[in-house]
Amino acid sequence: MPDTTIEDLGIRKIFNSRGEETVEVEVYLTDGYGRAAAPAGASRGSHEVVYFPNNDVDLAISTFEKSVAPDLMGLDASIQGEVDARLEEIDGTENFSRIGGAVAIAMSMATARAAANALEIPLYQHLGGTNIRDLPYPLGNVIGGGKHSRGLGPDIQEFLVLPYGAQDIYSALKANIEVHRTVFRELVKADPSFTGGRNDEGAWSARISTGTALEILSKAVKEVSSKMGFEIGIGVDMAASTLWNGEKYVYTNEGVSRTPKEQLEFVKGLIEKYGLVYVEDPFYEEDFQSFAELTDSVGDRCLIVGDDLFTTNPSRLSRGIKEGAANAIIIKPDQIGTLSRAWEAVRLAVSNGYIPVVSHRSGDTEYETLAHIAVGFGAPIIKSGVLGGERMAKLNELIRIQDYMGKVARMNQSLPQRLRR
Ligand SMILES: O=C(O)[C@@H](CO)OP(=O)(O)O
Ligand SMILES: [Mg+2]
Repeated sequence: MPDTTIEDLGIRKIFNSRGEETVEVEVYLTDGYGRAAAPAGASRGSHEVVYFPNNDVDLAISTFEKSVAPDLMGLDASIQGEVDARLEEIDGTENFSRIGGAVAIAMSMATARAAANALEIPLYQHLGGTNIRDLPYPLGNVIGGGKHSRGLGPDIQEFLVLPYGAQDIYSALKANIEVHRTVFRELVKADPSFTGGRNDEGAWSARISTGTALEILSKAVKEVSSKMGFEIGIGVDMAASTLWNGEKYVYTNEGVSRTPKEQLEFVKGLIEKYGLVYVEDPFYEEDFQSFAELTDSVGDRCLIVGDDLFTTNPSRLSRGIKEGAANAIIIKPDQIGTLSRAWEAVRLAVSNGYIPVVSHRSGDTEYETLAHIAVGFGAPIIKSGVLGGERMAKLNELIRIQDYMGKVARMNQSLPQRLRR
């Protein structure tokens, strides 16, 4: 057996896909090595862990070198829970505000990577076991708006595609890319000033309304779906905390404001009119009540997904489950700081019939780690864009994982089962 004792640790400052500073951690084992880096969000939930103490990357790095790393030496990297628990202990706060959540998640992921390398198994297998054979459906951002487009595009942050009828990962990815391409052709017609610009996540950035975005996306999906021969659904991430002003949801582009009641009717109307199968954060991050009302009325035909609402936090998810607030949860390991906590959220979600959606951040890294996390955690959906180097790193890794699995590989059937009901 290889020796997976942590012998040495390193940390450095690198840049994420948005050009922001982030941290990369290196883990040296007696018989192995692993490395990982932390992504960052633009529309962050207020219950996420603190990225860097005092917002200071350099302070996070010196804290790691002085008071985190020495305490981790000698631990066994193959026992993920122990390393993660030690990180929490060293930090001593609820939200990693002392050592920084970005450092914690980079350390946590690098540990898993190092152990998998030492054991000579793929990371997804180290995380999920040898019986893993299900691949997640890729959920991709096609048209961007909201905070991701400086408020100049549609008010809704993301218009998404989900090819839930695909039989293999390659066709699923191909479908998303075809939809992205088809939408480009339509945007050129709809917005004469459209330059072909894309936002941080590779989604098209055009000055169009929410209605136009949904019309264009629906049309493109219909076309690609009949060409590819399987079902493709559409959805949105409303990131409604960014629309909420304390009283109403403000749609700047549309020039209207909506009360929570009006917001509920508006979202229901969109689900009805466009047959949306996925709606993320339709209300601001404290409004469990409206989430519950929406889930109650359309949860049988649409995934109602909490991102800022839950922030991958098991105790916020527990509350959501009690109140019937959603039927799916975004899992962003960086929101909660360790793989163990993210895994706890996944288990809680699955045992209560919630679909876990493993997700990237708008400022991501060139690492492919997220693909292994999604597969290892058995998530039916991975949200990682459609195009862009840092997105492709994860999506292409799914193709490799499918190849590695060989004949037993299959798409996670719990998703189409749920959506075809
Ligand atoms: O809101 C979201 O779901 C994400 C990713 O798409 O955006 P950000 O990383 O900016 O929080
Ligand atoms: Mg979101």
